[in-house]
Amino acid sequence: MSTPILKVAGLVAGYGPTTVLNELTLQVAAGERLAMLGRNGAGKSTTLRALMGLVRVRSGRIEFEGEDITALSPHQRAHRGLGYVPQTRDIFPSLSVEENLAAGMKHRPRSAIDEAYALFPRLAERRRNAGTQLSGGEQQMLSVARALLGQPRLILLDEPLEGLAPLIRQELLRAFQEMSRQTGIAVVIVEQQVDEALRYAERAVILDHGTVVHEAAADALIHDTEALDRWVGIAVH
Ligand SMILES: Nc1ncnc2c1ncn2[C@@H]1O[C@H](COP(=O)(O)OP(=O)(O)OP(=O)(O)O)[C@@H](O)[C@H]1O
Repeated sequence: MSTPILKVAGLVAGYGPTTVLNELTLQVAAGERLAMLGRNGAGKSTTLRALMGLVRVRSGRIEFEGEDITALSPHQRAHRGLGYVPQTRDIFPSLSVEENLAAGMKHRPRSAIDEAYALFPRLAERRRNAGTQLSGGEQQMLSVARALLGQPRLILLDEPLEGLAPLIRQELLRAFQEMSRQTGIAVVIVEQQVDEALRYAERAVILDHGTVVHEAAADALIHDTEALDRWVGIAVH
């Protein structure tokens, strides 16, 4: 692997007395697209939350661009260049698309919003619509576009395709591909849509009981029905 942007070693984390992540170890290379797969409850969302500092880490170490960030706050991690789009879609429902984007701008020039519109043309068409008036797919686009305005070098996407119709999923994936091409940003994508995630990603890790149990190139895993059956419980077609 080329230089890792993220190095996670022996991460143990959970909620109250429950341990969810069990010595989780993984690395993400700069600019890499990594799919994170696994059954319901395997610990995928908890991993992303722990990386963002939203779940307390009991032991282990998270290194981002060579710096130990294990003890940093979510805000400090975002400032260092970690972006996160939670499953809940992180937008202000009462604000318009454009106001939502402006709120994610920090000190970026106005042209940054136009870059977001270039990536997601549908958002440009909806720029005056309130968050509540957007479809699920449009809300997801807005959520990702907002996170990108912070200029992260690694973005964590938690089930971005969840609940979306196939055509909208394709549109979103095309935008993600364009995002990867234009920005060279590293991406960790957690998905139940295994087939689509593996077509987008270069490499995949499979989690089970809060630890990485399998790792493979995405184009090899997509044909490895035995591993997918065993660890994810879904056969892709
Ligand atoms: N806030 C919470 N408090 C207590 N337990 C939680 C909390 N969030 C998740 N868990 C538990 O942690 C375990 C891992 O959940 P997590 O959401 O990380 O799994 P996942 O792999 O993302 O699954 P899914 O695909 O269903 O989202 C599950 O047993 C879940 O019930």
